[in-house]
Amino acid sequence: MKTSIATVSISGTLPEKIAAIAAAGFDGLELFEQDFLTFDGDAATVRRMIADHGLRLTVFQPFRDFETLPEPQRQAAFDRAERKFDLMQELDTDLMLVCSSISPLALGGIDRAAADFHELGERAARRGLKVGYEALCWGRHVSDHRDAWEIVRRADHPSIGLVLDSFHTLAKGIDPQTIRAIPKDKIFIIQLADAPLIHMDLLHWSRHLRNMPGEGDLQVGAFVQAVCATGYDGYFSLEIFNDQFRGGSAQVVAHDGKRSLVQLMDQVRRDLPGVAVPAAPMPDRALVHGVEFVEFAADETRAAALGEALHALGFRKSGRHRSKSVDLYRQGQINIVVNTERQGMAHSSFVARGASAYAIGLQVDDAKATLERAVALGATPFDQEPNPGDIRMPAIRGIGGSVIYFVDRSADLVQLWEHEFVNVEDSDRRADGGLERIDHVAQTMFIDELLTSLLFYTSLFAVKKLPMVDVVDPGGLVRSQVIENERGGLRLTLNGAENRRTLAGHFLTELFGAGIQHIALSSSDIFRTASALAANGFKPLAVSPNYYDDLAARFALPPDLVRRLAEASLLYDRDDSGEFFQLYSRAGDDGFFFEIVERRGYKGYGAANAPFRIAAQKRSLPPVTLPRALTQP
Ligand SMILES: O=C(O)c1ccc(O)c(O)c1
Ligand SMILES: [Mg+2]
Repeated sequence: MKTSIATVSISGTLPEKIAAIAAAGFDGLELFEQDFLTFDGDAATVRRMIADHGLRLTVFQPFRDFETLPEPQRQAAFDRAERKFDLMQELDTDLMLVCSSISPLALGGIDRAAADFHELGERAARRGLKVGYEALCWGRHVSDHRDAWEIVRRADHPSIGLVLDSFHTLAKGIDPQTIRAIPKDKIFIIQLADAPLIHMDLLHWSRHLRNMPGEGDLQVGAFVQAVCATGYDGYFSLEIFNDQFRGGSAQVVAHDGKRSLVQLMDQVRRDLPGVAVPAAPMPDRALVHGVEFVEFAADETRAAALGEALHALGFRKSGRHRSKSVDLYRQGQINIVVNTERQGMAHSSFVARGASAYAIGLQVDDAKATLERAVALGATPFDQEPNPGDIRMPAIRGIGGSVIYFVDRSADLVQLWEHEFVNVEDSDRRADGGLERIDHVAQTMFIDELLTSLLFYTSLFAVKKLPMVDVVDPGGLVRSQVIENERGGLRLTLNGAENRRTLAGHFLTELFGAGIQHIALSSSDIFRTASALAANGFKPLAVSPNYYDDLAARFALPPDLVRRLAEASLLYDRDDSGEFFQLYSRAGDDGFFFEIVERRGYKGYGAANAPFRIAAQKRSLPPVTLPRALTQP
């Protein structure tokens, strides 16, 4: 697959954009004229810069308001085109993108447009150049690729072809299957973009909210399938107008772009057996069966505090690593690892960010294949030299400097715990809490990291994303995005904080960046769990009595149930899928906490309860921390 990306997709100056595009592994770039006009250097310099980075200049764009003008504007448009052809030759690109006119002067008329393009084709051909016509979905007379194709067909000139842009086709609800009727040599370049499904003005939607394929809700896969069915083997070029990306990290956005194309082509290759899709085969998205472990990095003091919290939750310290300062806590099928090593990744993480859940182990069918796919998608492998006799678990770097391990049933991994840990007898005899599994893991990040994380997980794992929801924190909004698989083996909530005054923002400040803010553990009898934990000294999060009054009103619950919920500080939710019960720990001064859930058929995450829980957790934060955290900008 030949990949390209428009400079408009990336933040920074032109040299910064070009460097980021090259570093992410693209083959080419589309130069947005604005990026050239604002650059303090001539065309030869830009040409050299692009070539020095091993890139091709795939497109020069956009050339606007060209077709169906009356005289004298028509002649002026041709003169303008000739000047830009001069520039294209200096820049060393052969393709100009002409987008459909929005000029109030444009007369319209398919044959008039075709005649204009025929003449433009003649002029381009004299210089060995080509012109691609793109229907902007808000174009004045042409806003549908089928009309643009009819104009190109009637222009009947080898130097005149089409530019197809997934956004314009899909945002307008045009069936992408209509592309199959276009001959491949008339498609000069394919532009790809996704977008969230929001009903709004097309131009505004396109210019501000496009995102990488897979990050939005448009059927970009179906669009690419139709393109591939024509036999098209040219560039797939990203053109992403996005306010956040314009202000984001050029490297991250470019890297995400490449990842989105690799993932998209892999998906199309799988969906289209028999059609030549320009993508190298790689292992399929991994189905995660469960979270094998969560590992905390800590020092002795923080490890003792964590041990106390785990004991109160009914965990037992059941193992000690044979050669490392690492403890294993267990309950039901839950493994919590506490790492107090003075070297290695856990220690680096602790020094840089304090105590945190810095690593997670996921159960997959084939750990090596999962690593292989991750690397094909541009993930960074994590390979720390194991101690002699220890297992080398396939792993990658995750979001915010974390580590994700892959565990399968292969011979070397199946005995992970037995092999590396010796059983210990825990002197703390507190009661089991009836906790069974890790229900979900919640990661907190800044809002502009949300799409990157979403793409990271959805490209690597077989998961679906739920609609994004807004969670109201007294200090601001938090955008919450769930990704999960059908069987519940992987459930992640990704929470993007808009500012630092939210509980999520406080966590980000304390941890110096994104990370796991809470872990939800499942019980099949949360009332029993709540009383066992109370006896263990667990301090639940105190919920406002107002909440329980409202609960009684909202769900018409029997008074006795409301009383029991209030006594145990449980939160409750109900929908068509079933009933949900939640019990929260208080947040530590870093903002980390545990959640306990019981699902009675319920499929959601209790989003309706989040504002109550967050308000209560903020009240429970240590008073010294509170004012400082809440006054930070
Ligand atoms: O928003 C625009 O003007 C614009 C310009 C060029 C494109 O290729 C496009 O898709 C949109
Ligand atoms: Mg476009």
